Amino acid sequence: MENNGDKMSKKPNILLISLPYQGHISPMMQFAKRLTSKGVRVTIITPFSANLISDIQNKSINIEYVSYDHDEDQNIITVEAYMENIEKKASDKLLEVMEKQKSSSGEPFDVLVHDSLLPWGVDFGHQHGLKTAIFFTQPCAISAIYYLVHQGKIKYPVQEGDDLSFLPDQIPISHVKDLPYDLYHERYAGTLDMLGGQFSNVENADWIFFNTFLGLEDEVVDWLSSKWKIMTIGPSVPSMFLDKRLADDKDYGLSLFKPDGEECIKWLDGKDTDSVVYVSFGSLANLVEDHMEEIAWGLLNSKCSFIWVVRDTEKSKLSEKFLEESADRGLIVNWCPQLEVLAHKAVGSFMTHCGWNSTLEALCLGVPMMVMPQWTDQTTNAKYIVDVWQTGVRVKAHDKESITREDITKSVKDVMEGAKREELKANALKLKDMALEAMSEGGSSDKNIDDFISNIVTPTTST
Ligand SMILES: O=c1ccn([C@@H]2O[C@H](COP(=O)(O)OP(=O)(O)O[C@H]3O[C@H](CO)[C@@H](O)[C@H](O)[C@H]3O)[C@@H](O)[C@H]2O)c(=O)[nH]1
Repeated sequence: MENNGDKMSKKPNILLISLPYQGHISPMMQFAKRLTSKGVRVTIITPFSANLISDIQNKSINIEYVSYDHDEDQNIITVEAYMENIEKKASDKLLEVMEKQKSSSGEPFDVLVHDSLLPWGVDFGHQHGLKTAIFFTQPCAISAIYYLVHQGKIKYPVQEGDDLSFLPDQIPISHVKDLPYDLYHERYAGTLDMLGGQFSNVENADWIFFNTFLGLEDEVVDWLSSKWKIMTIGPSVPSMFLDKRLADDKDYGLSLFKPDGEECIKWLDGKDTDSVVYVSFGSLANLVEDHMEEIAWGLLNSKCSFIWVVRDTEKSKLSEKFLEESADRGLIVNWCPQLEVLAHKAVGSFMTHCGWNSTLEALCLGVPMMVMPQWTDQTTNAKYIVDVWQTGVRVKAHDKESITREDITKSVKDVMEGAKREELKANALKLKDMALEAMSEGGSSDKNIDDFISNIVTPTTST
């Protein structure tokens, strides 16, 4: 275990709070593990749901649960009401945890690290005598765009053909469909106040963390750094898939769904190297039946084997005919250990919705992608994957765009065989190296985490 403790007057004590989604809980959990590995005390507040699996509790992180019922959300109509509900639950829990700490005569917390979508965390922390750090779970490019929304520099919805000169030169987007989906799709107007709101108090935060790494989007990192002192601390993925400095760190430690782990790995063990397509659209997306059917037949027609994560609630969208015909070549699972699957030698490519965690995981493991973004940041992440990093091919632009089984089969072929695959794979391996470098000892992200820890409590000079 690394330890910065001897340089300091006391061990820092950090309180973290995440949003109730897998894509937000996972990177923050991983960040918490990095902090404890460097001798910091950590308590993380995270939502509890019936299926939650935890294997971290017995280790060095103290986990406090907020009781959270996703079904309850269904009855909340507006984004504002939804976020108010979360704020109420989260702030009550923060007060309870801080009170418990006080009454047990434990050392008080020094810093509150909170998800960027809980912007009230800055004032809340300061009011209670804590320093504060904002944790962004999406890349800098996305945040730069939402910051412009917050500043009122983007009129939305942006229409096809609109002038995009509001974007700084550092963001290589020239087409509306590559902007975050919420900007050009009216269904999500209103959500933008929430997304822009991430920046409502950013200048008052003591630290600003981004789950990204140097080498990926340096121009935008520089652009944001010219405004605030931001820190890149990613990729926040389990250490065994990256630098291997945290012992046995094979998963994030908190999962809202139970993975069919053994079944997936056993099935993959029986397949040839680079012969399997892994398909997943993350924890939130619901694909329409037509798209499911085209993906299904496109995969089948490609003649490749595949693992497809289809949540139990979505399985009725798959036809009996497809299930019968794919039985010897396809494995349909409710949830899988994604990192283990991506790291398996049999997996040759990843058909993804381009959620930021899935994107980072594929980059860390050097796996070429087929991009099928659905909404929010995914459309812009897809642009970076295909055109900037050139580690993937595009199947379609966003969830409303139609797809055909022929598109799917062609993408699978491009990414699984021939010169295109070689090119994508070589680029993916370069980024894998950069990710490793950032998180290795003395790498850019590792150093930023050390700097954060060293500046929490006033350092004492040891003689
Ligand atoms: O069978 C599965 C499928 C997924 N995962 C994991 O689930 C996470 C999914 O995260 P992500 O890829 O970021 O997708 P979402 O769950 O959709 O995340 C939401 O949050 C992200 C961070 O803000 C955004 O980038 C996304 O657009 C948003 O939909 C990843 O760590 C995966 O490894 C599994 O472990 N098993």
